[in-house]
Amino acid sequence: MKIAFLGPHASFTQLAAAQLFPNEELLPQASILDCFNAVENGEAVKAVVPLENSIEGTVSMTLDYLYKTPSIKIEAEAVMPIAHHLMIHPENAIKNIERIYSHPQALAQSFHFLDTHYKEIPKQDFSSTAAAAKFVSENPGTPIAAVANQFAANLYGLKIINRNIQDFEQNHTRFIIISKEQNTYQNDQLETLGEKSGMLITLPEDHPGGLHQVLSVFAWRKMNLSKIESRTLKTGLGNYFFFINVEGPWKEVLHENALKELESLNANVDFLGNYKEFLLES
Ligand SMILES: O=C(O)C(=O)C[C@]1(C(=O)O)C=C[C@@H](O)C=C1
Repeated sequence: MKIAFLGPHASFTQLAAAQLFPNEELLPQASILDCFNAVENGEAVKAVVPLENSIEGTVSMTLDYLYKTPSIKIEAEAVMPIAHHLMIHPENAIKNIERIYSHPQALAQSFHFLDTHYKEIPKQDFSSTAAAAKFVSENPGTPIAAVANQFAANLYGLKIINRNIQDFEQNHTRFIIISKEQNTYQNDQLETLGEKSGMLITLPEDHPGGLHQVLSVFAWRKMNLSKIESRTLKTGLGNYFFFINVEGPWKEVLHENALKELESLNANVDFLGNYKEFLLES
């Protein structure tokens, strides 16, 4: 089975995908959009993409493509500890770094460190931390650095000059397995953190109490929400869709009635699945 992931090799997403699918063929992709496309056009059966980080928040591209591609559902979530290191080509001097490359999430998670120690040095977004590390390794004569993980330093032969530069000790990223199937991913080898349902909700029209009405569907049934995120619909300022997680295992009558009530409120619901959350190693 082919599993797409945000590459190249040694990205954080690959570290997650390798633990979730140790015996499957992993297909590196250049972007999160390419991961969704690979699943959509059948090139891969599933993909692993980042959804949310505990320091920097939601990976908005993932939310946007979940919304734009209703055929794609969530099969599982996996949480992985994240440690960032600053690395250079071993032939280069530490002193004269002229540019620092990384994924925008990694640069944001290390913002205060980089701002304190490398304030004047321009930071530049790259498609992933591993792509930035690979670029540094391919340009030995250029005074550049990358923020990436230990595996990227090893794989691309880079020298770590600052370790654990993330701004908060607790740094975790939540990844999701996406697919067009509604199979729920199972893995007895990994620790299970819990179970949840995920859905994307668009309110019928902008009216007072619209969101309150939607949330009351869950509230009076005592269904606990573990995440609610609003994201622009891109149809004009003030228009949003909501990503909602309901905590706990699927309970047929409770969940189905809640979904029916949402429908009767004319809310548009794209049910993403009922799935487990696993814990991964860094
Ligand atoms: O750039 C990578 O290595 C990724 O896998 C992406 C990503 C993300 O988008 O959040 C994954 C984990 C870290 O939070 C930083 C970057």
